[in-house]
Amino acid sequence: MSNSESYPPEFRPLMSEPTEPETSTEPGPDRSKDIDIPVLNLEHLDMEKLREACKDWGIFHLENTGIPLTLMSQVKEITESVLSLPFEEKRTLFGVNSPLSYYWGTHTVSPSGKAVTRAPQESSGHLFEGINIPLASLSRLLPLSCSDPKLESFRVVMEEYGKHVTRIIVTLFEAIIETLSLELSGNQKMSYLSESTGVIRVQRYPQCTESPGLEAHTDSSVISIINQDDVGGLEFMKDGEWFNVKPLANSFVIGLGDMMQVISDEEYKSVLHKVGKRMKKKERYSIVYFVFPDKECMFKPSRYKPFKFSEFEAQVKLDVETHGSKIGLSKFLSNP
Ligand SMILES: O=C(O)CCC(=O)C(=O)O
Ligand SMILES: [Fe+2]
Repeated sequence: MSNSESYPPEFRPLMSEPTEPETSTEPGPDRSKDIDIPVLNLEHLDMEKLREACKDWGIFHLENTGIPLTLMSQVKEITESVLSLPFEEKRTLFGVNSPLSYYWGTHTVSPSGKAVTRAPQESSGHLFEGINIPLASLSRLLPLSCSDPKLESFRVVMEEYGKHVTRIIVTLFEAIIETLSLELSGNQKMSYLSESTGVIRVQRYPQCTESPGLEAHTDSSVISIINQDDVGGLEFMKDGEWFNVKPLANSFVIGLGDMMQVISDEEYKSVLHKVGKRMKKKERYSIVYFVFPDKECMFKPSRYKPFKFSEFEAQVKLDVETHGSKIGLSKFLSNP
């Protein structure tokens, strides 16, 4: 099977010729947009640096997270192997009978994995695909994975990875709350970081330096923890300009989501980001963990009407279905 057959049929005409030699000297994104984002060390968190990273950037690297390097290699290996399966096989494996879901291009999914059909957009040609893995549903993969060693290995590795990222997020969230001097009860913390709604998404972007990957958006999460490979391509907006997040080995990219914006009453903002042109003519993989609040979690930020997280989610879904993309928090402003 040629590699292109593992991609959705509509991507294939837009993908680079497989015969083209792979070079790392292809013109990539505008190099002038490179910038060094803050690098935080989870073992020795510098609280002032963390406060600045959240306040001025909304995005930063996190290193020294205690995740074993062997687990990181396993995650990378199994992700690549599962996403390289033929397109039709991925559709079948992660279709209606699976607790996981496969999505691509203009098809998207809600955190719980329900398919959301986008309204047609002006700019199509965003080439990416992924598998949505709600942590709470991973164990339901068991009956399917028993007969398939690849799926079983995917389940085991993702479960282990999920435990580590959950630990990292809890430590990081508690520190961020401290930088805000917020006093939260244990129950409140739990409802902001609901483990039952944590989602891992493994994503692949075809070898293609011309087409953009993922459109500009903010995440609806509290915090997102992105593991991007060395191909690069992740960009974020700061003071009205787009900058590249240069890959940094053995670290994660942490992005603040919309719910952190409301938890902090806008002291911190969610970061606008996208996947643009890649630096290397290579497939790009990313593994993203999103931590969402409990559905019933209520928010009452100063500039917005009070809302439950489930209402926010429903609004995002409606906007994607009717306008083609997410509108987000501005829909909840008390004085739009
Ligand atoms: O692939 C990436 O690096 C980022 C993906 C992302 O922003 C998302 O899935 O929300
Ligand atoms: Fe994102």
